[in-house]
Amino acid sequence: MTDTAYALFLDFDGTLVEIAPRPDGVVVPPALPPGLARLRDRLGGALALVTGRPIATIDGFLTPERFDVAGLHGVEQRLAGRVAGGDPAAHPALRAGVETLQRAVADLDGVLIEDKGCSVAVHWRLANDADAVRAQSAATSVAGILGEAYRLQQGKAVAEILPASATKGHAIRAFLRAAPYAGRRAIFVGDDLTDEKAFVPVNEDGGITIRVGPGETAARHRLADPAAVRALLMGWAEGGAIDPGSLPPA
Ligand SMILES: O=P(O)(O)OC[C@H]1O[C@H](O[C@H]2O[C@H](CO)[C@@H](O)[C@H](O)[C@H]2O)[C@H](O)[C@@H](O)[C@@H]1O
Repeated sequence: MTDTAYALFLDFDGTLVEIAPRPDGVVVPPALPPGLARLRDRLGGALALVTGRPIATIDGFLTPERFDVAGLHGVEQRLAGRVAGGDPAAHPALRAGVETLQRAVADLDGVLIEDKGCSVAVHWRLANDADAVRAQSAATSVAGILGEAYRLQQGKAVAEILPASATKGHAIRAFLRAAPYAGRRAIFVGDDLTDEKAFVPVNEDGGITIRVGPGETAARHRLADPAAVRALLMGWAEGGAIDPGSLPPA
C-alpha cells in the first residue's frame, strides 16, 4: 500500500555510500538502487536525492534507476523526469574561475579539481597538510574574486564554489511545493556541513532530520554510518514500519 505521510530526501556521499579516497571511487552496493526504487514506489514517488553531485553523476552511480534529484546542492533539479537549471553557459565567471583554480593547484600533489559545470570542488583528501592548506587558500581566493554571486561551501576534505542562491534547504522546500511531495512531512538524512544548513529549515517546517556519523548537529536524530542508513531504508523498502521519530536522538 502507498504510504503518503512522508517525503524522503537523501544525501548521497557519506549518507548512502561510504566516503572514498577519490570522488570517482565510491562503491554502490548492488542492492541499493533497486531498494531505493522499491521505497520510492512505496512512498508514491516521494523520494529524492539531494546532493552536491551533478544529476548525471548520480544517474551513473545508481544506474539503471533514475530518481528525482536536486544536484549541485540545488543548482539543478530533476522532478518527474523534467530537468531545470544546471547550464554551465549561464556561469561564464565561474568557468573562468575553474581555469584559474586548475592553474593554482597544478603542482600540488593529491589535490583534485572536480569540475561540475556550474560548480567546482577542490579536494585535498589525498594531499599532505601543507598542500591541503594551499588548496583551501586557492579555493577561498577564487571564490573571493567571483564575488557575491557565488559562495564557498566547505565539506569533508573539500571546498566547493557554487552559485550563492543554491542550498539544499531551498531545494527541499521547492520539492515540497510540488506533487507528490506537497502536503507530506519531510525526512532528510545527511552527514555533512551542507546538510547541516538544510537540517535547520527542515526542522522549522516540522520535518524529521537525521545526521549520519559523529559531530555537532542541528539534526534531531542520528545514525552511525551509511550502512545503518541503508539497513533502515531497505527495511522500509520491504514494508517495515516507517517511524523515523523513534530513531535514536542526535
Ligand atoms: O552532498 P553529497 O552527496 O554528500 O556530496 C558532497 C560532495 O561529495 C563528494 O565528495 C566527498 O565524497 C568523496 C567520495 O567519497 C570524497 O573523496 C571527498 O573527500 C568528499 O568530500 C563529491 O566529490 C562532491 O562533488 C560532492 O559535492
